[in-house]
Amino acid sequence: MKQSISLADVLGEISVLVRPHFGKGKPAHYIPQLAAVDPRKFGMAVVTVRGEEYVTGDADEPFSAQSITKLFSLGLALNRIGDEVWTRVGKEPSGTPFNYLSQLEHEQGVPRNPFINPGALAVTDILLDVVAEPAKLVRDFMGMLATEPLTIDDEVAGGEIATAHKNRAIANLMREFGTIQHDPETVIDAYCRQCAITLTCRQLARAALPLAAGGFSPVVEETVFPQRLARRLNALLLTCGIYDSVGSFAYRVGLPAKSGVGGGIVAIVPGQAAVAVWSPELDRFGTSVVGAYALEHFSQLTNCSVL
Ligand SMILES: NC(=O)CC[C@H](N)C(=O)O
Repeated sequence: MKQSISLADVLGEISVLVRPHFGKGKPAHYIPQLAAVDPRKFGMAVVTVRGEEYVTGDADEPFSAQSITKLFSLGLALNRIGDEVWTRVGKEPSGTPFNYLSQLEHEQGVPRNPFINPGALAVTDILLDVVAEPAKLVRDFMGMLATEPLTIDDEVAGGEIATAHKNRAIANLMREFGTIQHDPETVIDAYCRQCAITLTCRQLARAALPLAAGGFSPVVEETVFPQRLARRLNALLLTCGIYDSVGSFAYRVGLPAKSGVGGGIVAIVPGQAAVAVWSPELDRFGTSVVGAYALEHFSQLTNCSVL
């Protein structure tokens, strides 16, 4: 990052610059517990490959990771079974919302990529071959990387399990096509529990740091992904991490990133840092409005885009 001001000053400036953007989005309403979160929250954390941490706002307040966990479940599945993952899931941007159904039927039950819900459900199905409770595997992996134990919010999980009608349709369709092999209800349960992992911006930035450091976690001093896999995960983030607004996000921010409907976004500055933001108001694509502005300002102020 070639910023002429310090990262602490960059974060201070961003926390002022994002203020006019509150009120432009709406918190996720379809998971009852997420609708109840204070919409004006804003936190941001930067963890560099040298292990320095910079935070602002509500960076130490836990939020629901939701789809951001898909990055870590995919990493675990690729670590366990390697390229066999790609016999079940594609690597192309979908151009459709994360829970879109008809594309999946049209394409014979093969999800476009691992970050839309069908792809993540297929990854969960893969992990169910390995462990009885994939959500705990993902939670413990993320917690190990964050160097702090993480929790699964049972109320958030229960709220989503009770209302996951569309995801159930997706899972049943994939069971019919043979993309998933476990009982769809078991897969939905595991997936919703995984999405309900709770963490802070600081913990998320630490957890994602190996993607900025060639698969090595400078925080836990351990290699968690082969270098080539870290590069490939970044490629998938850049092309598929923000669903059907991934192109405009790349245009604005220019960094590989993953969003979640809890209002979190994690972005990777390869070779330099991981950046996590959280603010609950979402745009119509399910990405945090204020979070995206914060990252746009970050890449401009630090001149750190990969593009
Ligand atoms: N984009 C998201 O964060 C979606 C995750 C959410 N649990 C869902 O399946 O709808």
